[in-house]
Amino acid sequence: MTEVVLDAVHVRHDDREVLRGVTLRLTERRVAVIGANGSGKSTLARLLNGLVVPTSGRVLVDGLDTRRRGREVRRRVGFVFTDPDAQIIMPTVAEDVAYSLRRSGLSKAELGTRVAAELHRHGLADHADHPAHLLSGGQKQLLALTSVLVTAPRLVVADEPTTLLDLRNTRAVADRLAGLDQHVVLVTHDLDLVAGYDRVLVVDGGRVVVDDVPAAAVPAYRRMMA
Ligand SMILES: Nc1ncnc2c1ncn2[C@@H]1O[C@H](COP(=O)(O)OP(=O)(O)OP(=O)(O)O)[C@@H](O)[C@H]1O
Repeated sequence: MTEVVLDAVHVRHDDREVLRGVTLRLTERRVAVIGANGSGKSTLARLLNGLVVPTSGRVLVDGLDTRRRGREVRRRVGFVFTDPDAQIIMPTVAEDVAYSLRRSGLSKAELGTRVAAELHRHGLADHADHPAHLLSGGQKQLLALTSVLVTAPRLVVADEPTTLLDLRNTRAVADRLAGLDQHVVLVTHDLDLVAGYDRVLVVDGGRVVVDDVPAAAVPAYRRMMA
């Protein structure tokens, strides 16, 4: 089990308080975060792997404080961004996945085996030597996810990973996330995606205002937005 604790977290950017006192303990395998534009969802997501550190309060991942143990936290928490182009670094698909393992200490042969297995698992084996920039948007997002998963994180945080995708690719990425063994925290505006989740957090004005199962949280959010 992976445990994420947010303890009285405030995040300030310049004079703006973006998160205003968030206290949470997340242990469920599937947690979704929904809320209006600018409510603080991305900031909340970025706290979980130490991309953002609290202005006050603290965030602990399996007891590791993101402020002091950022590197260890990032080894446990993988992050998938909205735009895969921001995440894909290397020229070919296989090289990009291998790049994630550059500090793993694996031999070249072990690395090749691991990359091939991960590409196969995510339906990208036929594209191993293709230029990454020629993939479709959906394939790029699957590649970004693969490059995160190959490092075997315990938790995958995905910040609106389907926003740029068409319906079919949205489904493909959502299904892939749904099928993971890992814990997932998904930030999304697509309310259909959260149906099978264990817990939904609704963020509004920098606070978590609803924390419930989808069947209760989604209607509450719709009423807030009406
Ligand atoms: N690094 C930063 N510097 C200044 N302001 C920031 C920074 N990051 C976020 N903000 C501000 O904090 C607020 C919350 O941003 P955040 O990206 O967390 O919201 P969000 O709920 O993810 O929004 P969206 O649904 O539009 O992606 C916004 O008003 C944003 O402009």
